[in-house]
Amino acid sequence: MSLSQHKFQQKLLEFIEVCNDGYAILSADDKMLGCNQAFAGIFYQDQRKIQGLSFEQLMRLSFSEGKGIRFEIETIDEWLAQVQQKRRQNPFQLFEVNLTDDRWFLMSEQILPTGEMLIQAKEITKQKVLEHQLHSKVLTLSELALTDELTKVANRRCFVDSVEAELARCQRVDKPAALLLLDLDFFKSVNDSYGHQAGDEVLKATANRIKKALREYDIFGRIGGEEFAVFLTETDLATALHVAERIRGMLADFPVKAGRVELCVTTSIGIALTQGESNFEELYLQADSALYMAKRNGRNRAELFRLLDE
Ligand SMILES: Nc1nc2c(ncn2[C@@H]2O[C@H](COP(=O)(O)OP(=O)(O)OP(=O)(O)O)[C@@H](O)[C@H]2O)c(=O)[nH]1
Repeated sequence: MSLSQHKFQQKLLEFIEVCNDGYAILSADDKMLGCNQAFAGIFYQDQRKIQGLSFEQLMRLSFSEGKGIRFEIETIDEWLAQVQQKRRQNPFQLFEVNLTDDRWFLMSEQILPTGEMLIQAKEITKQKVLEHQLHSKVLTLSELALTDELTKVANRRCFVDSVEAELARCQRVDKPAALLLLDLDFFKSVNDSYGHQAGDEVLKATANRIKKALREYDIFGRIGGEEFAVFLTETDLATALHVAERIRGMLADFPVKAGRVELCVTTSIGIALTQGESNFEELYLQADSALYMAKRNGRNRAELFRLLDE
């Protein structure tokens, strides 16, 4: 059995009156001609109370009572000025609205050639919550991809990417910078004597200590098992030597706690200073060769890479 067109329209109205989606019709001069209770419910109002209100009056009511749209702006005049610029620009518009009670609605505005507007509002709170959870998961994953799991400082990849960008900037503004490679001394014996877990504690404590010795804008990371690296941005030779000595002294002079034992773990440091257009790979090789010298010359010391003719 099919319905006559008239009956169908009547049924449609019955459904609209009881459904969860909000419907409203505005006149060409933006006055509320009518709406269902679901639409009025967005503003915590009775549908009869908002009948005849203009769009602007409804928004002012919502703002003053703090019910309905989450405006996130100081004054309603400011909000209305922004919105009126965009309203009625296209025969069809779709946008998302966040409410003060944390619900989300997907709203559509359909304008007839007569200027009358049908607003349809569909609740999408569940989808928005899922979207938010997904977004946080993506953020956590990208953080995990950039952070060393044990020490929570930048991992090698993150360190190298950050340094490459900062090195290019230092070169653009013609400022020197220094790369420090740090390798803990005889770390194998820590693991062998006290266990891998104690070794892990030493690595964590060491990372914390080095971080505290640096400026906020220096770049620090764990680039290997017991190897750390520091990029001192806009730093000259004297400062680089001073910072390296400070880190070395801090580690050598103060034992770190590893479970129930306190261990004094020293570090050897290789330093390379940027020269002209040196790229990261060159800088790294130079710091690495200085580190090799520091190990060879007795450990617990910092060595500066120097070209043979220097
Ligand atoms: N506990 C722990 N140990 C690590 C980790 N990564 C690397 N190591 C250990 O670090 C030690 C490095 O040893 P070596 O490369 O021989 O160097 P070293 O004993 O520090 O000696 P030098 O560098 O020559 O002073 C090895 O025993 C690795 O197992 C880690 O994440 N945790």
